[in-house]
Amino acid sequence: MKSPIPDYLAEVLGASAGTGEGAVADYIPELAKADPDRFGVTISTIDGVLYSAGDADVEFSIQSISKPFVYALALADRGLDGVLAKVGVEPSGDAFNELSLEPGTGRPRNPMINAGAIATHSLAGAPGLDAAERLERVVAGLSAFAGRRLEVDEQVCASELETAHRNLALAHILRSYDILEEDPTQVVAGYTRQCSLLVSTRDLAVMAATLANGGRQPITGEQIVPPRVARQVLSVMTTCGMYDAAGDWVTTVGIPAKSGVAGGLIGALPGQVGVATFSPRLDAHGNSVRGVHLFGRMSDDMGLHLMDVPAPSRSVLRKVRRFDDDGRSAIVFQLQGSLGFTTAEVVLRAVVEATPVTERVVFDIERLQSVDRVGRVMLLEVVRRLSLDGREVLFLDPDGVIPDPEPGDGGALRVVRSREELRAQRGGA
Ligand SMILES: NC(=O)CC[C@H](N)C(=O)O
Repeated sequence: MKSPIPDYLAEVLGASAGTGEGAVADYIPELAKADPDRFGVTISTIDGVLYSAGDADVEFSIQSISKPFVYALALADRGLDGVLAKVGVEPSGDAFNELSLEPGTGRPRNPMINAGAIATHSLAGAPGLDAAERLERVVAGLSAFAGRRLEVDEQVCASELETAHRNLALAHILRSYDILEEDPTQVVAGYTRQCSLLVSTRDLAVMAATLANGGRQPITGEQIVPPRVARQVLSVMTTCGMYDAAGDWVTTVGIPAKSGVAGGLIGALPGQVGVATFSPRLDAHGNSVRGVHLFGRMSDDMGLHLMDVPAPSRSVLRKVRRFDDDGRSAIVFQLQGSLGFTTAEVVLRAVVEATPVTERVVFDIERLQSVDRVGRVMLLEVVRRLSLDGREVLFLDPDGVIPDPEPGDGGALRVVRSREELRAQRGGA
């Protein structure tokens, strides 16, 4: 059977294609030559399966979509505080090429606007690199996100550099505040090459999926940046990725995103997918008109809005079973899915309601797929309190989903690895 997803993508592409509004960017002369009718889309799952339609393989310059990825590299190389000292995280509400500095410190408001991205470029790699080494860190880093070596479009790069008066002005002001500590001309040259890297929607979808996947590249399996960095980048994309249209975007589409003036647009939905579209005609904010339209449609159809979260808690308790174990009352809580704060709270509540009368409490955690830090702490605290109340507590945990369970002061827990062992325990008790 052929997957219906590409057919769906082809259909939504067709439905958004009619939007002939907007204009190709021309402040970079070379971009004005782009074919305005190109239109493509790719979705990448976080396990690296790609679905595409239209001009998904056509290459174009990455432009501002490079910003979140270089921000990720800077965070990985200099640490959160090192980057925050130079670039803020507040939406500016201004256009991408505005100065938008914090009064007093001269810190650019965020890394998604040009001023912030120019400063961020200078923070990639170790301190003290020369311009060429820094650029190599950026190109190699972005290539690692894409899973292939990316090349610069020399014509786009030269064309932008010839007319980069505004970015040069921004860089000189940043230098005057010591936000930039290097030669502003060289930093703008490096930033412009970064923006001129050629990508397709396939590259961008995988790059976005890497962010959505906690920094791990879905196809190569390489951990490109730590999960905490990916979280930081997605957060800033959510509030600042669409410039002065960020509020409109987050309320209607609700996917952390970033646009570029060559017509690319990415969305990265944490834990779910990376999406990329390409269509060069832009709206007044510099965002792709058909891309924005297509993302709106996909978000609605596929329920991708960040705030549309199904309650995870409902299904955590698969079964609660009481039985009489040779005159001793017992209860089994069979858990499934993932254990985090909200799901552990459901378990905790059920235990509080159910256990006062039972002598033995079994947590069958065989079907738990993941347990985060707080889920573990909460479940082990339940164990501790139950044992302090005189209950005998057991985990049925064949696969060790909770490694080294230690219920803490006064708690006692027995872990069994199979149902047979559990039955034997019952018989022997
Ligand atoms: N919004 C964008 O894509 C802008 C990137 C472009 N290279 C610039 O600095 O003007």
